[in-house]
Amino acid sequence: MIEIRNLKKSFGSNLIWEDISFSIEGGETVAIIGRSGCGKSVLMKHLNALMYPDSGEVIIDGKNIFDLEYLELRKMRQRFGVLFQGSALFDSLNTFENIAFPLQYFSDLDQQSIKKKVEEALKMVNLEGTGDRSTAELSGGMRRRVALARATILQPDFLIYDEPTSGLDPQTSEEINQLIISMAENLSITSIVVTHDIHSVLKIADTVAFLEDKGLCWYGSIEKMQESNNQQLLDFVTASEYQIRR
Ligand SMILES: Nc1ncnc2c1ncn2[C@@H]1O[C@H](COP(=O)(O)OP(=O)(O)OP(=O)(O)O)[C@@H](O)[C@H]1O
Repeated sequence: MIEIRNLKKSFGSNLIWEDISFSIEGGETVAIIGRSGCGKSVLMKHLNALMYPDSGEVIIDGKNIFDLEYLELRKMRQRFGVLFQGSALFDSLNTFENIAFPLQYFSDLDQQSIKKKVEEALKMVNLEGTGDRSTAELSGGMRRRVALARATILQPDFLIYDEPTSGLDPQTSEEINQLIISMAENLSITSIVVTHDIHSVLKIADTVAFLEDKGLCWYGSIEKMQESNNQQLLDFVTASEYQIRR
């Protein structure tokens, strides 16, 4: 479980949010939504202490991560996988090497065990037999799947997705949505998804956190979101070309 308590963040005179509090339960998929510049990516970077707040806490397993010492912090960060926007693959490495990369650096597995794990990961993202392909020649959807295999190879407890469907066609987006759902179910991963894609939110999220007006404007289950009368939430969702079912 991740508890976000009274987070306040500004950059100089630019106040991003005043006071954000909500909890992310173990195994849950939470979508963080809101207009450009509301601080979704900044919030994401607070969850594994890549950024520090002006005040407030992020509690994981009873400890405020902003109080952790270097080694504890390193250990905590290893519990997070991140699917970066645009996949962030190393194009000088092939598909197998990209997925194996975290294992080479952060585990003491022998080469045979690494090979087995990477093959399992490729299977999980429906890319069996593509290990020797150059990532530069893969389609956008395939690159996203390789990135997902790499982000989960160390079996993280938490997986942060930064715009996982951006730039993909609807069918490929749907494949990625299905993979996010199966990752959460099969690997018991707690997922935090930053996205503008309301269709994706409706498919994958258990809970939605909507940032607006320098704070958390609305928070609740996906079912409650579809019945909400919160005008700002309605405006945001409607502008996203989706009419909330009534
Ligand atoms: N390192 C930084 N230094 C100064 N300002 C920053 C820094 N990082 C982010 N900001 C500012 O914080 C605000 C929120 O940025 P953030 O990237 O979190 O928005 P976002 O909601 O993720 O936007 P988008 O949907 O466009 O990706 C912006 O005004 C941005 O300029």
